[in-house]
Amino acid sequence: MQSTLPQPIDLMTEPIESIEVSLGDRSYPIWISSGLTESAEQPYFAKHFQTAVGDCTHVVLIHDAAVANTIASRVQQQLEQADIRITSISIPSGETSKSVSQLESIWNTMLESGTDRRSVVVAVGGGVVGDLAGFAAASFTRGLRFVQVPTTLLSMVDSSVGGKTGINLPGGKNMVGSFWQPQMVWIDTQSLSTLPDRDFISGMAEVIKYGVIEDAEFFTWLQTSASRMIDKDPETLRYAIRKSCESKARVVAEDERETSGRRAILNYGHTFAHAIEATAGYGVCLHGEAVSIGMQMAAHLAIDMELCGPSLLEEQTAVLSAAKLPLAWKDADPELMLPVMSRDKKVSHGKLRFVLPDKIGHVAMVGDVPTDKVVSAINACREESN
Ligand SMILES: O=C(O)C(=O)C[C@@H](O)[C@H](O)[C@H](O)COP(=O)(O)O
Repeated sequence: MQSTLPQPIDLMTEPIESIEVSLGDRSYPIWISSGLTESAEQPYFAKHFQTAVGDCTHVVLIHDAAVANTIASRVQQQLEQADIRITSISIPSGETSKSVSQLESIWNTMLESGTDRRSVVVAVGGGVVGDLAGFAAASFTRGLRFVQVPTTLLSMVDSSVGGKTGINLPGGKNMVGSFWQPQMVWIDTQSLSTLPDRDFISGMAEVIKYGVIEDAEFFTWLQTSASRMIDKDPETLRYAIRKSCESKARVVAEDERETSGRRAILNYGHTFAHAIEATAGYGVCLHGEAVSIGMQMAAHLAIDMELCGPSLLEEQTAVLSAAKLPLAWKDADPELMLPVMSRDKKVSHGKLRFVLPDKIGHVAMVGDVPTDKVVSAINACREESN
């Protein structure tokens, strides 16, 4: 059945679109393009960069080693042509790079290369590089301007937007960091053509999350379009990226620093997911894979708490499966996960709180969840994988 919902735009007539993240004097644009970073003759990136940051003569270009010879070198070329001096820092791919030692090494390179308060940090890569570089920008000399160039689906639709930056500790994901908004986000969907399938699919979890937490219409569209996304159909991808960024921008604009509780809805599935990632060992289960499993655990918990009926889990399962995401983790162990979950950033007065759905398109923060129900939810998604 074809969806009757808004159709993707025509990429020929609309090569670049923008979405604003409205945060008063910290507002910034998210540019979404397809293939516009390629050309040295038409320096679209450099032009948008200069409009966003104004005067700049030095950039610290922090990039994932995997994109060193592709989009990172195009970005560097365009900035050099604009007479900007570049200090290039390559980061090994993978979650283990979001560490204190990697951050310290970046700080030292910044110091040695004459980075000062007029310098701008440009992050080119996925969520790991964006979070790490963003925190380096937030902390070096107490704050440098910062631009995000996300190259993975997950970073395009989630981590590059909203200003959460930070690193992991062995006992907890994203435990040290700060809110530090970028000056602009530059998305070029062309990077997705070389992204390994596993990483691409991992990003689908955060896309589907928006449908469950606050956009039922988008969820309906995903029910018929998730498989076209997996095939990387360009128009379908652009549409899903735009809808996801609009969702994220909306929520962040309402609650930039997660103080009112509104922003916490973006953490749907993440209390379980972060515990899976930490107990499995960072990088063993990719973030989006853990979010998919965490969303399943959260849906089981919501049913057990009588917040919703089983049909929500069935619908969520169908879309996650169409996106080829994992639904369970064979090593999920409540005994190991619960201590990690007790350090979750949503814990209030020592009590765990969960973001749980009551219907597709709506979630709420729920406290006072009995531990035995949390254990059952974890076990439900372990048993399913046996
Ligand atoms: O931006 C947010 O807010 C989110 O919660 C989005 C999450 O998908 C993202 O993984 C985030 O980095 C998790 O943040 P944390 O505060 O739970 O560490």
